[in-house]
Amino acid sequence: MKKYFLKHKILNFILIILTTITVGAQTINSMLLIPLMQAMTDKNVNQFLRILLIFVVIFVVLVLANYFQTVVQTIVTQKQVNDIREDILTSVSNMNYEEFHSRKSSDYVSWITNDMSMVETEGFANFYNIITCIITVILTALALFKLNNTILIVAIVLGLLMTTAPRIFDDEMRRAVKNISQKNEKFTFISNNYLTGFDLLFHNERTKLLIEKIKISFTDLKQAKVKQSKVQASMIVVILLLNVIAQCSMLGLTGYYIIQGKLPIGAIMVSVNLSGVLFNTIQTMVGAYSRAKANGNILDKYPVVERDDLGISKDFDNIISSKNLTFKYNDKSTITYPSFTFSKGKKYALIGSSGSGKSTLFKLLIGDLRKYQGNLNFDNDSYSELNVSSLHNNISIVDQTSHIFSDTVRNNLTLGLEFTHQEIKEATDKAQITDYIESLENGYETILKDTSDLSGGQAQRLSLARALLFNRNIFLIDEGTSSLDKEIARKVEDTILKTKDKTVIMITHHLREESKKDFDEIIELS
Ligand SMILES: Nc1ncnc2c1ncn2[C@@H]1O[C@H](COP(=O)(O)OP(=O)(O)OP(=O)(O)O)[C@@H](O)[C@H]1O
Repeated sequence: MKKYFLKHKILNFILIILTTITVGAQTINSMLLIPLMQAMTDKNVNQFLRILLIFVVIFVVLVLANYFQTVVQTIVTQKQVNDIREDILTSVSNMNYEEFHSRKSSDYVSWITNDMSMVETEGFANFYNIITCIITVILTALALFKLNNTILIVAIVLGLLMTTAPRIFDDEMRRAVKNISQKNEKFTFISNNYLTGFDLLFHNERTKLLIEKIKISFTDLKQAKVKQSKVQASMIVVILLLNVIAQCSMLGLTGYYIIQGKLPIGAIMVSVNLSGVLFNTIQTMVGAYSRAKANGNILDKYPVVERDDLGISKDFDNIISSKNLTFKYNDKSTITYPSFTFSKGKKYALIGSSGSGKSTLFKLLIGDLRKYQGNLNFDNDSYSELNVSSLHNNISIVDQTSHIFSDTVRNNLTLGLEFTHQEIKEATDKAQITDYIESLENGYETILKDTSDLSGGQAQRLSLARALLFNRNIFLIDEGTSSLDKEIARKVEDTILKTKDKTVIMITHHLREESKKDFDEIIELS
């Protein structure tokens, strides 16, 4: 958290100044009670009105400072929370395929939503609460010092006792907060998983499963929150007890000095007021410190991932080849591949029964899976030594999942890169999707919601158009035309297979008899 606080040091400094003005105004008004009471005792109306006027002016300052303090605190908190979100997303965007998929994607959603609202309401809010408390304690202590030295010393001792005793709950609090974060992740995952399967449940008359499954995870979340609240409540009981003891001691001590004639009668009001403020503030501060600390630790769980630019970066010149290539998913049996060679500019069909390892080979070729055995070479370099970005820059892929972003058709095609309209249209022409796009209300600028806005075949043609637009040396296509009708599939495949200088590797279940002649080689996996 310190890093984010320092990044916005000017705004934070302004916030501290505004907090000091607010707290200072409150303390001065408390101190004004002594001359105010004295003026009343002396029946000095002019003096009374003068002090009352000062009281009102300071009160106006307090209200204004308080207003700006609230606004600045919101601005700086939002900036800091967004910085944390950006850092998390930077790490996520730097992850490789295996690292990203080692967690559920809903975990990432939970990090930047649930966790950030905890960091905002518990972490930063408590942190600023502590700053306000520290300023209050310092100014109140100064005021008490003005009243009487001994009273100040007693107040310091009691204050220290109040701040140290509740530390015994620190570890338990940290565990409770971590537990809430984990339960939040699980809740988001289960909700997402079952809600996205609504259609399946609906058509099987099983939508009740939504409640049954999701309820378990929000019941778990409730229990985690109750647990945290119990730890917090125990801590508050201890602090409250010490607070009562401290305020009674101050009352007794001030009363003793007044009886002794060492303090004026008005001092009792000031002492009660200031020690109330002091010890209540310490009570708030200790609770806030414990919660801020526990929430600050949430930040430790996010991995810091730097961009991996290691490995050889190159352009595809000649061949991809394999020898004795095998791959094993954790506890599954080993997938064994025949030796193969994909030469530049040639066209290959990869066929094989279900489960024979076609999609796994697709992931090996694009560099998603790195832990293979045997040889897999990109020209003369081993795949394991290659930089993944350079593979991405050489291979255009179309896989079985045609993800659609909630964005315009154009941005779904370009993924934010610059292409001329001519280039985009040529790609959509080749993928046989231009007519459909132009029939939409805003053509290429039409905003698609998600995959449900398109038919399976349309989504697939959009993916094909993107691959054609990106126009890399190799086309790697996994069942890329399976959702298209025969006529369109034939046209799209023809276009791809006729691109002379491109290497095409097409994984398919549906190799049509008449297409076989268009491939240089058909490789069968078993
Ligand atoms: N992520 C994974 N974790 C564990 N095992 C996996 C994973 N993905 C695939 N497998 C297993 O690896 C084997 C090959 O799967 P793969 O998806 O590569 O086959 P495929 O030939 O593409 O199948 P299909 O034609 O049905 O799509 C299968 O036994 C499958 O169960």
